[in-house]
Amino acid sequence: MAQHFDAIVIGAGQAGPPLAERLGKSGMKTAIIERHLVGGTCVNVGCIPTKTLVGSARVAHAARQAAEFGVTINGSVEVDMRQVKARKDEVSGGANANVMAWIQGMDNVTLISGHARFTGPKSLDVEGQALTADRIFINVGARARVPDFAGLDQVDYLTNSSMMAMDSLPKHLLIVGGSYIGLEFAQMYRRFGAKVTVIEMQDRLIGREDPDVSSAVQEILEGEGVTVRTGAECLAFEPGPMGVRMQIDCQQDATPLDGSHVLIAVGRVPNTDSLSLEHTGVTTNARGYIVVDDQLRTNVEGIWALGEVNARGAFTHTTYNDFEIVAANLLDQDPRRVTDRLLCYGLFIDPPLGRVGMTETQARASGKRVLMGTRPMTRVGRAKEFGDTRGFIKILVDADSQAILGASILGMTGDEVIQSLLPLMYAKQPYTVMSRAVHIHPTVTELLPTVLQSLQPLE
Ligand SMILES: Cc1cc2nc3c(=O)[nH]c(=O)nc-3n(C[C@H](O)[C@H](O)[C@H](O)COP(=O)(O)OP(=O)(O)OC[C@H]3O[C@@H](n4cnc5c(N)ncnc54)[C@H](O)[C@@H]3O)c2cc1C
Ligand SMILES: NC(=O)c1ccc[n+]([C@@H]2O[C@H](COP(=O)([O-])OP(=O)(O)OC[C@H]3O[C@@H](n4cnc5c(N)ncnc54)[C@H](O)[C@@H]3O)[C@@H](O)[C@H]2O)c1
Repeated sequence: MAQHFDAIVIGAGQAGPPLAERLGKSGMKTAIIERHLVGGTCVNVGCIPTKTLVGSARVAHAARQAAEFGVTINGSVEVDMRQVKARKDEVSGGANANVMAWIQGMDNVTLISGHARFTGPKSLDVEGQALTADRIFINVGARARVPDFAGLDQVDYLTNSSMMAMDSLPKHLLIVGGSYIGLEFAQMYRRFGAKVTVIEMQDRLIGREDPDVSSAVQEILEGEGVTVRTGAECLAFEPGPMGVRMQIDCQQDATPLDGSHVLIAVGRVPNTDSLSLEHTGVTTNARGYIVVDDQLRTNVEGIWALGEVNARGAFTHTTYNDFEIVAANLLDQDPRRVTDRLLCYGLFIDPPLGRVGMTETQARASGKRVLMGTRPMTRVGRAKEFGDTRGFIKILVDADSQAILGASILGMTGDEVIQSLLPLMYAKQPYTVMSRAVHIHPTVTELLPTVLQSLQPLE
C-alpha cells in the first residue's frame, strides 16, 4: 500500500528545503526525498566548500605578498593542506548539519532518504517504498559531465565532488575546462603551491564572457603562474610517470603533458537520467533538462521542476528564486515569473568577476543603440590603496531608454560592487539615478557614477 502525501519534493538542494517548509506550513502533508546529502551541490561539493578553499588560498597569497605591504613574516609561508581541508569540512559540514536540523524541525514535513524514481505521474518508488502525491516538485540538480575522452578510464581523474576529499598538494594539477569551475580551482591550487595547467578547448577562457574579460582573467591567472592552453581540441589520456599523461593537440604539437592529477571541469549533466521520467510524460530537452514554463510547471499537470534541472539558471541564487516563484504562485496568489529575473553571477577568482545582464557582445547583437563606460582598476583609488589594481569596470546602457543593459566588473570586490546596479535595473530606472547619487569614498562603488558620466556610443 503506497503512502500518500499532498506534496512530494525530490531533492534537498537549494529549492527543495524552503519549498517543503512552505508547503508543510500551509498545512500540506509533505515529503522531501534526498538520496545523498541534504543541501545538495552548493552546500557539500559546490559554492560553500569551494569558496572556503578560495578563502584559504587568498590568505596564502596575501601572506606571500606581505613584504610589499611592509609586513614581515619571519620564515617561509607554508600551506598545510590537511588543515585547509579540515577548515573546508567544518564550514561545509556545518552548513549540511544546519540544513538537516532545519528539515527535521519542519511542521508536516517527512524527510525520506533514498533514490526516487517515478512509477507514474503521481507515484514514486524510493528503494522499495511506494509513495503517491497530488503534487510533485523535482529539484534533483546536476552533476559533473565526464566525456568519453580516449583513455580516461585508464587513469584516476577528479571532478568537483572528488576534489573535496583532497588533503594533499598535487605536484601538477591538470584542469580540463577553462570556465567557472576550472578557473576557481586553478587559482586556488596555484596559491596552495601546486603547478597548475588549464586545458581549454575553445580559443579563450570563459567563452560566455566578452573577449576583453577572458583575456584579463587569463592575464590574472598567468600572472600568478597558472599555465593556460587554449584551443585544445584533441584530448587523450594514459598513465604516465607523474600519474597522468595527456595528449592535447593531435595536429600541431604532439608533446604530451605530464601531471600528477587531472580534474575534469567541462560542464554539468542533469540528474534526470535515473528518475524514470518516461513513466510521467514529462518533456525533457535534447540535453536531458526538464522543460518548464515561466512559472516552472512541466507539461504534466501537478509536476514542477526547480533549480539547475530546468536549465533556467545554473546558480544557487537562481534555484532559490525558483522556490520563491513556485511558492508565490501556489500559495500566495502572486504570479511571479522566471522572466522577471535578471541574470547575475560571480566568478570567484581573486579579484572576482561580477556580472549582471548583457555582455558587450550581446549588447552589440541586440540591435539597440548602446552606450558603454569603462575604467581600469588602475584608476580606482581603493584598488591602489589596497594593492590590487587588476581588472576593469564596464557598464552598458541603452541610449534610448537610458536603462542599464549589463555590466562586468572584474576587480577587487567586483562581486559585491556590481550588485548596486541590480535594484536600478529591477526598478527600470535610468542610469542617471545612479550617476547623480553620491557614494561613499574611498570605495570601488564610488567610481560607478564616474563611469556612467563618461558613456560613449559603441562603435
Ligand atoms: C564546484 C562548484 C562551485 C559552484 N559555485 C557556485 C557559486 O559560487 N555560486 C552559485 O550561485 N552557484 C555555484 N555553483 C552552482 C550551484 O551549486 C548549483 O547551481 C546549485 O547547487 C543547484 O541547486 P539545485 O537545488 O538545483 O541542485 P543540487 O544542489 O544539486 O541539489 C539536488 C539534490 O537532489 C538530490 N537528488 C538527485 N537525484 C535524486 C533522486 N532521484 N532522488 C532523490 N534525491 C535526488 C541530490 O543528491 C542533491 O542533493 C557551483 C557548482 C559547483 C559544482
Ligand atoms: N561562481 C559560480 O557561480 C560558479 C562556480 C562554479 C560553477 N558554477 C556553475 O557550474 C556550472 C558548470 O561549470 P563548468 O565550469 O564545469 O562548466 P561550463 O559549462 O561553464 O564550462 C565548461 C568549459 O569546458 C570547456 N570544455 C568543454 N569540453 C571540453 C573539452 N573536451 N576539452 C577542453 N575543454 C572543454 C568549455 O569550452 C567550457 O569553457 C556553470 O554553468 C555554473 O553555473 C558556478
